[in-house]
Amino acid sequence: MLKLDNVSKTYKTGDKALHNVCLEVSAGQVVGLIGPSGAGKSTLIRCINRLVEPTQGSITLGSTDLTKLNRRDLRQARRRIGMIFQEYALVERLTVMENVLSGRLGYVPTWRSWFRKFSPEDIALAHSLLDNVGLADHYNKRADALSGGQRQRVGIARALEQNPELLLVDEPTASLDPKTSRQIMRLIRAACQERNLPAIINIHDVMLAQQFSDRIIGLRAGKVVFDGSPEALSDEVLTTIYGDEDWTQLRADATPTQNEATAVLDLAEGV
Ligand SMILES: Nc1ncnc2c1ncn2[C@@H]1O[C@H](COP(=O)(O)OP(=O)(O)OP(=O)(O)O)[C@@H](O)[C@H]1O
Repeated sequence: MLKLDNVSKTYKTGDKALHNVCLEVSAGQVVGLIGPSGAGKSTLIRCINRLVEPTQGSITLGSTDLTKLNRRDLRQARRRIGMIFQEYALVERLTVMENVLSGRLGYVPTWRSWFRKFSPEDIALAHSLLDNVGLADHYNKRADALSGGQRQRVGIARALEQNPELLLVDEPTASLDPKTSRQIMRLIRAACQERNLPAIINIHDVMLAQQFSDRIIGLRAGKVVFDGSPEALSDEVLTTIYGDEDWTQLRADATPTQNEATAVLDLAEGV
């Protein structure tokens, strides 16, 4: 379980990005983190793995208070946290398989990681994860030969190769077309359900968040202003989080017809 207790962050510039955030995420729960630009979503995700240092509060994963760890112990703890990024963060010149195996680097001794020597178990796991994300036949391709959707699938497999206790996902679909976005969200959700893995997904697209999350947390100006089920995300609640918008129209715009979805997919595949 992940627990944030009274977490605040003020940047050196004086920007108060988070104010006394308290929340718990239980095993297997997929949390969609939504809110307007500048609400503090990335800061919250980055405070959890301490890419950003929180100014105040505690963040506990299992029985470990992540905020109290020294550099060496933090490196160990980060193995337990899988990250999936908007821009995939793959090593372009390496193969798909090598990128997935890099998820194990935190586990292998330094000399083995220099020579990229992985155990047969690590390699078997990578093959099975690539199979799960639909890339079994692409394991030997270079990462730079893949489409955006395929890259994100590699990103998911790499995070799962870590065998993490928590997934942190930062705008996983921001660079993808609507149909691929749904496929990626479906994969992340299935991976969490199969492994009873909790996840926090920073996501701009409210409708996608609603469709694929068990729970929604709404941030506004660094404060949690909504924490509830996707079904409870009414127009009133959305207005509290984002301010005034025509939510009925936005929902209609966000649901592409089958033809639109097919056209987008065709475009993406160069048909
Ligand atoms: N490195 C930084 N230094 C100073 N201020 C920062 C830094 N990173 C973020 N901020 C500020 O903290 C606040 C929250 O930013 P954050 O990026 O966490 O929001 P966000 O909800 O992820 O936004 P977006 O959806 O646009 O990515 C903003 O006011 C932002 O300007």
